[in-house]
Amino acid sequence: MIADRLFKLVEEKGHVCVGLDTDYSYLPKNFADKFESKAVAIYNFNKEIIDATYDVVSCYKVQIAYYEALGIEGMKAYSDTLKYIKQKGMISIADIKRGDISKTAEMYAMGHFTGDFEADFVTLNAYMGINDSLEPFLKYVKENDKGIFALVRTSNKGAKDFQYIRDEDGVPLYETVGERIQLLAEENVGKCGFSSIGAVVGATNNEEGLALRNKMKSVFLLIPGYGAQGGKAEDIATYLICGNGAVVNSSRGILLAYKNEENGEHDFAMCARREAIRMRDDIRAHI
Ligand SMILES: O=C(O)c1cc(=O)[nH]c(=O)n1[C@@H]1O[C@H](COP(=O)(O)O)[C@@H](O)[C@H]1O
Repeated sequence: MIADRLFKLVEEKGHVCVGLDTDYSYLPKNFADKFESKAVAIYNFNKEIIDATYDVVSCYKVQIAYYEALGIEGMKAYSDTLKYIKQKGMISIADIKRGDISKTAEMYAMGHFTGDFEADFVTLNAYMGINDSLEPFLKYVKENDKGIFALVRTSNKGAKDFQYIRDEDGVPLYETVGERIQLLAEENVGKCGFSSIGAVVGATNNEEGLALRNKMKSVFLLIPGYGAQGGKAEDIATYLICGNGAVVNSSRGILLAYKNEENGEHDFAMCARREAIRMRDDIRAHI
């Protein structure tokens, strides 16, 4: 089960998930200029980042928006990046945040769990309902060793707009979503005690973190918001169970680490590696 593989990788290499939100403007100019197109440069940048980090991180999250924005060539870079992650024996999370009626969701599931854009996990938005938005992906969880991360409480300030609306008993919407994800997760628990049905919970806004975790004990968490968005290792500790059960994403914090080092642009991949190790140890120190 993919949850067991992720659990083992977290145990061996730590909680860091490198976010490959690779904006062309992030590439050092001396590196970018070597390639014939933006998309080819981005793929080669990703390759260097993966080569420099795969022994100190547990997984990679590839944010599709950065590739879609470059059209067909960008999608080739996206596909090649996912294939390279697999070649390295690592786990990929396709950050696609899809959610639609079930017939359309079936096509999204096929599109992101098979073929050119095959990933190990996808991020999903359950707002259109569990049966519509999530169910078509669950067939792949059961039969093809895939996993999902459903948005529960996001890391951005705008999370307050809707996710914190309370019902008549005072329960915020995000907790209700979390409880539903827990029920699904319980049907797909691996040997490690966590499920391949996961949830996205932001590292910021975590004052209710413990209450939420207590309602989602079988759910593997994807925690964005560390680094550039201000999330701290002590916030993340709240979500760990016996030190595992979550991966923590940092995108800009790792990809742009070279900007914080003198002459870093000539050694951006090693700067990314140092930042990934620093982040890994920061999280471990707070367990
Ligand atoms: O699903 C996500 O990954 C996600 C959920 C969330 O609540 N907040 C959030 O920032 N993200 C993603 O996490 C990444 C954060 O990037 P950095 O802030 O640069 O580390 C981006 O790819 C976001 O799309």
